[in-house]
Amino acid sequence: MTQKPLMAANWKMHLSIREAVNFVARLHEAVGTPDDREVLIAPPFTHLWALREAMGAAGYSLAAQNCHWEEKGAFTGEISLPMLQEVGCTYVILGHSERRHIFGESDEWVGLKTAAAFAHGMSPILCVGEKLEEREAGRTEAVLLRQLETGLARVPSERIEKLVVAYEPVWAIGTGKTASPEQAQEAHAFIRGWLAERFQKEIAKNIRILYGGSVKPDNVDALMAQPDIDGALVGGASLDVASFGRIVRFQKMGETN
Ligand SMILES: O=C(CO)COP(=O)(O)O
Repeated sequence: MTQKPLMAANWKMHLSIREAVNFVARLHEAVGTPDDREVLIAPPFTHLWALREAMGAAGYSLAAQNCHWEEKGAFTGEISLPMLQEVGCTYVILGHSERRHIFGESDEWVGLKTAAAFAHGMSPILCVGEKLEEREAGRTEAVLLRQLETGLARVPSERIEKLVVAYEPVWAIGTGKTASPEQAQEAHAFIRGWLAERFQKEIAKNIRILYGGSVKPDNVDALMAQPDIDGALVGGASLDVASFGRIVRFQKMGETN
C-alpha cells in the first residue's frame, strides 16, 4: 500500500454547524495534521461550506454523504457533484447501507453515482456489506460480489486508484458489535481479490479498503493491524473529539504510546 491509511468520520445526520466547526478546531488541537495518515470528515450537506476553510487549513479532506449522478436538472432535494466540488469536497460516500436499506437506493443507482464521481474527478467511497441474515445464510461473498459488480460496472479502469471501498457489515453498524479483525480481514481480502481480477493486481494493491461498523478507540488498533484494512469509516465514535482523535492516532503494530 503506497497510499496513506484513511481515517474517516461519517457524521450522518448529527451535529449543528457551530458544533461541527468547533469539532474541527478541537480535533486539530488534539491530533494536528498527521503526515502518515489522511483524516476525512463527511458532515451533513448544510455544514460543508462552513467547514471548508478549517478543513483545508488543517489538511483534512471533506466528503459528502451522498450525491445525484446528474450535473443539474429538475431533481428536487438532490445535490450534484459539481455543487459538492464547489464547496470543497474531494470524496463522496456512496451506497451506504442506510441509503440502501432505509431509502431504498438500488445497486443500479449506486453504480450511476460511482461512475459520475469518477467522471468529475472525485473519489467515491463505495460502501458494501451484508446483513446479518445474509451472513448467517453463508451469502456474504455473494452479496459483496453483487454490490461490487453493479457499483463498479461503469467505472473506467484508468482512474480506478481514486476508488475507496468501505466494507461495512450491516449487523455491525451502530450496534456495538464489531466484526472481529479476522472476519473483517477475510471480507477485505475477498474484496481486494475481486478488484485485482476486475482491474489490475498492482492497482488493486493500492486501492484503500476501509472497515466500518462500531469502530472504537479500543478496537481500532487490532483492526488496523490486518493486512487488507487500510482505514476506518467511523459513525458513532466520530462524534466525540477524544474518541475520533484516538482512532485517527491508531497505533501501528509494535508501537507503544
Ligand atoms: O455506518 C458507519 C460508518 O459509515 C458505522 O457506524 P458506527 O461506527 O456507528 O457503527
